[in-house]
Amino acid sequence: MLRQNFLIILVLFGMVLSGLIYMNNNQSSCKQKIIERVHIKPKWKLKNYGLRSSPGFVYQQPSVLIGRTDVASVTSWLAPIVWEGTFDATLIDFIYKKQNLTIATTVFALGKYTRFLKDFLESAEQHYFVGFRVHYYLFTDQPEAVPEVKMGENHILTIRKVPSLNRWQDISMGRMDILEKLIENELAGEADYIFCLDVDTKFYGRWSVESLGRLVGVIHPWFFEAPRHLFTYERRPESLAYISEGEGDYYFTGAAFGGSLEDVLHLTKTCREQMNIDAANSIEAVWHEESHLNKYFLYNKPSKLLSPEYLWRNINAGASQIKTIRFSHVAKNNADVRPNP
Ligand SMILES: CC(=O)N[C@H]1[C@@H](OP(=O)(O)OP(=O)(O)OC[C@H]2O[C@@H](n3ccc(=O)[nH]c3=O)[C@H](O)[C@@H]2O)O[C@H](CO)[C@H](O)[C@@H]1O
Ligand SMILES: [Mn+2]
Repeated sequence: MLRQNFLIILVLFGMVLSGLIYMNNNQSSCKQKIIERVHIKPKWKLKNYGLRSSPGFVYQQPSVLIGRTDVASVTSWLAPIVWEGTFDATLIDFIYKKQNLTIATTVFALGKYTRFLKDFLESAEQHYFVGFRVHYYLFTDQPEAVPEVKMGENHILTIRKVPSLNRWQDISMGRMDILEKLIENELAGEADYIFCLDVDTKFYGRWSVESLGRLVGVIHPWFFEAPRHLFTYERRPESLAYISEGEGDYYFTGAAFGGSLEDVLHLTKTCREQMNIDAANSIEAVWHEESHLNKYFLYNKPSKLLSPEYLWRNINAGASQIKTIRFSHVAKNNADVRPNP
């Protein structure tokens, strides 16, 4: 009898104990889930350094009253539009120097476009993020044709071989896929921001930390004065790049864009997916990835816009609003350099 009671007590005790252990395990797995959600962020997340200055650092007093009056320097969603005269280079350099940033920069030179590399790289070394860390990723089908260009301090160049393609449109659009993979597989912890630039271009003036932002678009040099219905958006509803006549903010160039790794990853992934769906439906947007980029920027507003100073059409062309040309397309004969019409 006594033994029986003892056994019953023992069994009951065991049940209570295993119940307690179960609850405890369950609680700790709940806790773990919550911790994961809070602390494990995407590995490309932009670090938030704040815009810090220091006591005793002297620069010109910014004005509440004086600024550019001939151009808009802010969008209707309150993103800055960067023009000469809207920032203080001394101050902004000082702020960003503290952040120890790396700017990944991609450029593609396939087929005859390798001829643009010398001017592009040499002029970039004079004007592009001078004094900041830059890592160029150059994609080419002919690594042997890449000219020797002396890199400035903390600027490095990595050359990647990619297969050549028969259509210039495929080369241009294919950049989105390559950029997506580069960011996803290689740039986490390696860079803070990325810019993606056309190679048939040259730098003539400063392009530096004033251009940094979460998501950055450059206003196309041919359309900054045009009403939205004249923008060369894709107008066929069959394409995923379609934008109706009554919509649109600005017309952005496909020749330069950038931002944080996270935002540019999302941009490139979205454009790549949309282009694949278009291709499966046998349609190619009128201005290729530039059309998809414009669609993306319409519904994912850029946090900073660069004026056409950051991609001008031709160094010899002028416009009263353009006080300085920083980066410009070079004249090229498409029939001479492209693999197809
Ligand atoms: C001013 C502007 O907005 N330019 C855009 C425009 O024409 P573009 O005439 O500027 O296009 P493009 O001929 O410069 O091609 C775009 C880029 O693809 C690369 N490439 C192209 C062909 C080739 O054989 N080898 C090669 O490497 C190269 O990096 C070049 O800069 O439309 C293109 C897509 O329709 C892109 O959106 C361009 O950025
Ligand atoms: Mn170009």
